[in-house]
Amino acid sequence: MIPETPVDAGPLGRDEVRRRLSGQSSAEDVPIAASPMHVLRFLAAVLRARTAVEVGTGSGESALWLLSGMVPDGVLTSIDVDPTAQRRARAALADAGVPAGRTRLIAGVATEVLPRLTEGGYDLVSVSTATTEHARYLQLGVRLLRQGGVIVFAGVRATPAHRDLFRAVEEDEGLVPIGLPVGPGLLAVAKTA
Ligand SMILES: C[S@@+](CC[C@H](N)C(=O)[O-])C[C@H]1O[C@@H](n2cnc3c(N)ncnc32)[C@H](O)[C@@H]1O
Repeated sequence: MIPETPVDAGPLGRDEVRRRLSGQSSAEDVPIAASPMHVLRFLAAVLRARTAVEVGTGSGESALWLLSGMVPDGVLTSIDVDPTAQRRARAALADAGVPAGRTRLIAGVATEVLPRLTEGGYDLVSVSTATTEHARYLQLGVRLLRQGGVIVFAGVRATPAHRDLFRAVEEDEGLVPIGLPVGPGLLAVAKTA
């Protein structure tokens, strides 16, 4: 089972919209607080993502959100070093009704798998592993993006722990970043050149 938020629930999921518009929610005046999952779905949708890469399959929850924003026949490549987690995620995605052909789950270490993927072949890359190698993931992920594609990091804030990542983004004039204060922090970076 995918444990967390169903795609239709939560801030500005379809259920939430229905509740607010029908007056059943008392939270009309509260600013909308999107979750990282909503941001992933939004980015996949706005990019009309046909191909995406995820680092850190985990439970499959973020995979489900990414797939829900991608075009209907879009394919998500999701990498996780833990084959047990991936087996569970595969089952969870099947339970959620995701056709097998929409995911390519690869068990492996991301820094070894990413260089084998097609350069410029992806619309979106999502990194959700707790790592000290964000700057390396930026380099490997940006290589995979088409022009106009986006790489997004979960759990990233402007702290010394992420100094190398922010420096690498700043040094590349072809990248346009935005930090988003959702969940534990997101950094999205567009590849413009
Ligand atoms: C926070 S969880 C991901 C959560 C996931 N996005 C979800 O929605 O459930 C991080 C995942 O990254 C995986 N991971 C950690 N280091 C990795 C690496 N070097 N390469 C690939 N996967 C890695 C872990 O096994 C774990 O499943």
